Order: sequence, then C-alpha cells, then structure tokens
Amino acid sequence: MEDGEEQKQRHDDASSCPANITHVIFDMDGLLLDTEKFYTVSQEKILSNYGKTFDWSLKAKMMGKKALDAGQIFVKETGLEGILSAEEFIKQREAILHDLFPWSELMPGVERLVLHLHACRVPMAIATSSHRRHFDLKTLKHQELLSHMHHVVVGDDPAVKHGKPAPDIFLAAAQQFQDPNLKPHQILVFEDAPTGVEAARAADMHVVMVPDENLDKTLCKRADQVLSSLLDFKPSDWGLRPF
Ligand SMILES: O=P(O)(O)OC[C@H](O)CO
Ligand SMILES: [Mg+2]
Repeated sequence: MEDGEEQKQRHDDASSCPANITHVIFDMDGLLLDTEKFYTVSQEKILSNYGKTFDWSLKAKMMGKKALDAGQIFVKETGLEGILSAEEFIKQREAILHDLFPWSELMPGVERLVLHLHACRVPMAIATSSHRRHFDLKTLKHQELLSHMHHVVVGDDPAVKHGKPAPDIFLAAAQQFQDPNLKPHQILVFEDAPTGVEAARAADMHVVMVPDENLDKTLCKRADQVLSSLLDFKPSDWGLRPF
C-alpha cells in the first residue's frame, strides 16, 4: 500500500493533464481475457438444443452482466420462458464453461499495457461481473501479471448490489483504492461491453471501449474512445506517460 505522500504526488502530477487520469479500472471478460468466446460457444450450444440460433444482438444484451441477469435475458429473448429457467440455463452453461476457463488467454496488448501502467505507478484494479469461482479459474495462468492489480472486485462481492449497467461495481472498485482524494473523473475504465460502458459512465468515469468486431457499432457510441485493440491505446491521449 502506498503512503499519502505518493498519492498526493500523483494528483499533483496529473493536475496538468487534459483528462487528469490517475487510476485505471479494467473489465476482465473480453477485455483483459479472451473469454467472451467461451460464453458465446456455450450459449450457441445450449440454444441449438432447442432448435434456435444464437446471434450477436442477443450476445450484446447479455455480455458484461452477472450470470443470473444474463440468464434471465437469455430465456426471455429466445422465447424459452416456461421451457428453460434462468437457473437451469446457468447450470448448463457452467458445465461447459468449467472446462474452458482454465485455458483463458490474454487479449492482445494487455501485457504491455499492464506492465507499462505498473512501471508508471498508476494504481490498477479489475471490476468483473464474473463471480469469484470463475475468476479464479480464468486467471490460473495469469497470476503474475494480475498481481500488479491493487485489488479485484467480482460480481458476487456484497458491495455490488446491482450489476452493470448500474455503476455499483466501478464505485466499489474506486472506493477500494482507499485514496480519499480520488474523484471518479480521474479514473479511466477499459470495457468491451455496452452494459459496462454504461456502468462506467453512470459512475462518472472516463471509458475506453475495445469492442468485439462483431458488435453493432451503434452500441459503441457512449464510450469516450473506441479502439479495435488495446495495441492501439495511446496513454498520452489520457495524460499518461507514453509507452
Ligand atoms: O466482462 P466482465 O468481466 O464484467 O464479465 C462478464 C461476464 O462474466 C460474461 O459476459
Ligand atoms: Mg467484459
């Protein structure tokens, strides 16, 4: 944990920067880790059992949400209400995901960005709708890199009463930096999902979106910046030291 003098120095350094960014919060699925594809294949498989096809308009509504919220959207939007419960959907999905998550890989540009921000002493956190047990499985291979995070807030944290697009998870993550001078507009959020972008905006934070290429572009309008890849991120756009 840093001392008050270091926190003050960072605020003084940031005061001349246009966006005044001092802290970063990362989403995880589809942003740090290439795990959204696992959710996609599991949902395609479940839906095919009912003779239906999964598409990106439904994916866009589910991604970034807590499991039960996503499950409720799935059964409603696919017309499976009364045939498949959200709870049964989650059970079937978990059976598939459990074997896939330990194979999770980093998204392009993640390692460079995390190591750079760490070297610049920018405090970082993760705010993921994923619950703790899945977080542990997904991050098995990435412990060293993720040890640079100041903290992690998962979807089943009691502080997260309402899932994304509510701001709860980002506000909880901001609070856990334990910096009494930190203001939401000093925080840069990285997200891949429309609901996550809305949550960051509702928390009054800046947000860079790195959407999947299949996502409808009209769902990306609410982000401050949209990138095809984290490899395109320029720290200086946000007053942070360049790579
Ligand atoms: O994108 P995350 O990390 O908030 O997690 C989202 C869900 O687990 C899957 O969409
Ligand atoms: Mg995500």
